[in-house]
Amino acid sequence: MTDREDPQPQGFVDLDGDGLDDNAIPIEVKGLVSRFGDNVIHENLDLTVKRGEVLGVVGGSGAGKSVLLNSIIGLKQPEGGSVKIFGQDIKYAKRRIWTSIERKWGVLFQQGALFSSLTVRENVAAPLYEHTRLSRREIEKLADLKIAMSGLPTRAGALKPAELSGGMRKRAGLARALALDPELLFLDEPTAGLDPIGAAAFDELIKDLSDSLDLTVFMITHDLDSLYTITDRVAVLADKHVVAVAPVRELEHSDHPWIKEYFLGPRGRAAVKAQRHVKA
Ligand SMILES: Nc1ncnc2c1ncn2[C@@H]1O[C@H](COP(=O)(O)OP(=O)(O)OP(=O)(O)O)[C@@H](O)[C@H]1O
Repeated sequence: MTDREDPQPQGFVDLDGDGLDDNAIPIEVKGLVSRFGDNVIHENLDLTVKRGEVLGVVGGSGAGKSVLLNSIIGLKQPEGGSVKIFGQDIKYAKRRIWTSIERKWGVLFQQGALFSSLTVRENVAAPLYEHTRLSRREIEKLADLKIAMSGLPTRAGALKPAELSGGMRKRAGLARALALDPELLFLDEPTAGLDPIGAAAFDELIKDLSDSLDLTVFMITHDLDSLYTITDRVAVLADKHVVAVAPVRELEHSDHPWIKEYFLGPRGRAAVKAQRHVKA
């Protein structure tokens, strides 16, 4: 976040006056290099996320999925390459543009990342206090709306995170991620730790919300059922870069060894079979 800002490209449209191109690609990663000391995590990684799609991101444990997410949302500075969000290279975004970018996305971290001393309503309200000038009454109303949209009962608003089940905590994290009406939603293993019924219900909720709110979704997951149920495309991280991006059914036919193992291993076979059964 330095002084340089990308020049506005031809055809730049900014009806809401936030300094970002309304028609720009939501996420464009080019030639990304990420390292921790000598440990190279990404080398020349390219990835484009299209407007309105649900993109699943898969890869073996330690393949660099969370580091990729952190590089995209500015929590890790890349060692090389570029990350553009809505057309703006985040490395060069001035504070005003960076604030606009932050207002356009919501993040659901793996553990929910809720403030433990605050109630669910206060957690959901926090980004609204930070980024808007709405009155306390309006903010509380909006927070309650997001809590309801996330499928939590109204009474959950008054509870602290420790008083919630794992599934309810995920929903509370989702409510907070939706607080600012984002266009872009980042989900880090949203169904991890949920039982199969809870996971299927959460998948359905994400699908409904992404359709009705026209969200672009970047979702890290290990959950094959989620890939089949809600993604438009899946990006596979292996060998330090994205080795394939395609609809999940096309990936079933890939020759890449990790992808083959993923889909043709016992869990993969079960998920593929279940999907064929659902389709029939
Ligand atoms: N803060 C850090 N300092 C040093 N190394 C790190 C740090 N964060 C991640 N790494 C390393 O980066 C690599 C990729 O980690 P990352 O968490 O992105 O994997 P992942 O694909 O999300 O794995 P999983 O599916 O197990 O969550 C690992 O080797 C990890 O040890």
